Amino acid sequence: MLLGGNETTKKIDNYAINELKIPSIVLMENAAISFTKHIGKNEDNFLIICGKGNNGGDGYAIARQLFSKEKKVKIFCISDENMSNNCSVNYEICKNSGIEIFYKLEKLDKLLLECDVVVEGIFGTGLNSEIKGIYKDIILKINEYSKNKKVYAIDIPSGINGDTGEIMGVSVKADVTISFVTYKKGFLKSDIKEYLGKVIIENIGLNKNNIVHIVSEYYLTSEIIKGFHIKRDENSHKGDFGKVLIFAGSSGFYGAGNIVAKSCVRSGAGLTTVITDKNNFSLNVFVPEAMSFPINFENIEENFEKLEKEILNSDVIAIGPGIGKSQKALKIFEKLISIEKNNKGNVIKLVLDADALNLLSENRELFEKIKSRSVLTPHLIEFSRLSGFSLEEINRDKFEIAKDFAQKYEITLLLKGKNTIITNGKTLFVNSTGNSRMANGGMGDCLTGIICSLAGQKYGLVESACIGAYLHGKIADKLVKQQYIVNASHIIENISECMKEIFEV
Ligand SMILES: NC(=O)C1=CN([C@@H]2O[C@H](COP(=O)(O)OP(=O)(O)OC[C@H]3O[C@@H](n4cnc5c(N)ncnc54)[C@H](OP(=O)(O)O)[C@@H]3O)[C@@H](O)[C@H]2O)[C@@H](O)CC1
Ligand SMILES: Nc1ncnc2c1ncn2[C@@H]1O[C@H](COP(=O)(O)OP(=O)(O)O)[C@@H](O)[C@H]1O
Ligand SMILES: [K+]
Repeated sequence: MLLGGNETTKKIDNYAINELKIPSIVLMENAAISFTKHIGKNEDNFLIICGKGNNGGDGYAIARQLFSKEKKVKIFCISDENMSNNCSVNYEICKNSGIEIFYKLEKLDKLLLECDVVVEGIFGTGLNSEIKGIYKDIILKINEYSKNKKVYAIDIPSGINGDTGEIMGVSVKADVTISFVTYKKGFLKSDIKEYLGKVIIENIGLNKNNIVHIVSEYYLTSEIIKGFHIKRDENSHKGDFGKVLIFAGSSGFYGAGNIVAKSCVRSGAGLTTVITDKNNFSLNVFVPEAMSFPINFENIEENFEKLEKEILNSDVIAIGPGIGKSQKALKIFEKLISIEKNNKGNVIKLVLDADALNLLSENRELFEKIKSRSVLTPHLIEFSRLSGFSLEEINRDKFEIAKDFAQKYEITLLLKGKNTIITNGKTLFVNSTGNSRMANGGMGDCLTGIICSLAGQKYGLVESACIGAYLHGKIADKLVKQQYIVNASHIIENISECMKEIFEV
């Protein structure tokens, strides 16, 4: 799903009108037809409330559409002065068609009381300042009377800023928001859910291929994820699904390594090997499918000859969870990223998380070794250390800072949290899945395991990160329907079932 703010909407609009030569009134008609498709068969007795811009124009066009389907329709016209051209055209048609139109604020209470469904087209992407006066009164009345009615918002609930999600003084509380072309950036704001209701994104007659060059940001949906799927060849063998080498876990944190390994195995990697202390036997118990590469931490260099062979034999190396920031951990990290290609001549992909990111922040010369082949998966604090921006700065301008960082260091960045971001510096995806019930230790390790597994199965870095984040959150979203808290172990046990659902159902 395309993601865009008000500016993007304007660009798409202009492109459709000026380059594709679609008259704007046709776009409005298409929007109205698409919108009306979502009106329930049994819904009748509508009050359409219209402003004077194109959002109001949509309202009048929707009123006509519903009227043509023999629905009972009344219109409340907020102002018939200074209407936009297309608004005026549709207003005139409504008038000429004999749809009842009301103008006086005193009438609004009765109209709201008597209708069953409200469709509001007061402001959309053109809202440009705090709402006051009569507009505020009308919106408050809609919210007051609509408790037992269904409220549809056209494009954006009137009062929500499409760019930021900010409430501009007051806003309609919709049950359903039917928005056009793009999922509005403002909808990502977590505390406006009760204003948006259910969000549906509709087409206005534009083929996606015609407009993708205008948009480089996407809201991750199951369709996008399905589009990334690589079918498993029936004649394939385990060597085809990636040799993944994992450096995770250390004394006191072996669980981290075990979680990464188990997630990796469950997500379908061909062969999984974990570099771990020679005295750690928990891996074999927790993940019998995984192999271990025992390391003598007392004398790091002693292991390097063998380790080099293991690196050359790998397709993907995941580094970080639970390794600590010791000199020994740094030495192994440096060794693991020192070889760029494996003995098949393929670039070895890297997935860097947790302490690998902290080590990277403190040893910035290592960025050179990881470029063009890495996914970095920081949470906000780790990203703050990596990028040098404060949390406030990142939160203020997350998309741009994330894109710039990915571009500068030539890496794929997955910035974790509510609405996880994935970007390679050019394209940016915002994850649509996940919830606060998964905010507990080990969750990120599990994500690392899924991503390195997918990278081993020949998915690109961006695709691995997108599928990983979506799948990880999707499992948690399903589980919270029946349980209160979701831990990494719960996710792990549901990976395979959810992969089937996403890819094959
Ligand atoms: N994208 C597409 O491809 C398509 C988009 N379409 C539709 O167009 C919509 C955008 O239309 P739009 O640009 O005309 O703006 P809109 O939201 O109607 O508001 C502008 C009006 O509100 C007024 N106004 C603003 N703030 C105010 C305030 N605080 N308090 C009071 N007044 C305020 C402003 O007045 P002004 O400031 O200019 O005096 C102006 O009159 C979009 O959301 C979608 O529904 C479809 O037709 C299909 C194709
Ligand atoms: N409120 C939330 N909404 C969506 N996802 C969340 C939320 N809180 C945490 N997560 C997800 O849980 C994971 C936590 O990762 P991380 O902070 O690295 O945990 P840990 O280091 O303990 O394993 C991330 O994938 C993050 O996106
Ligand atoms: K609206």
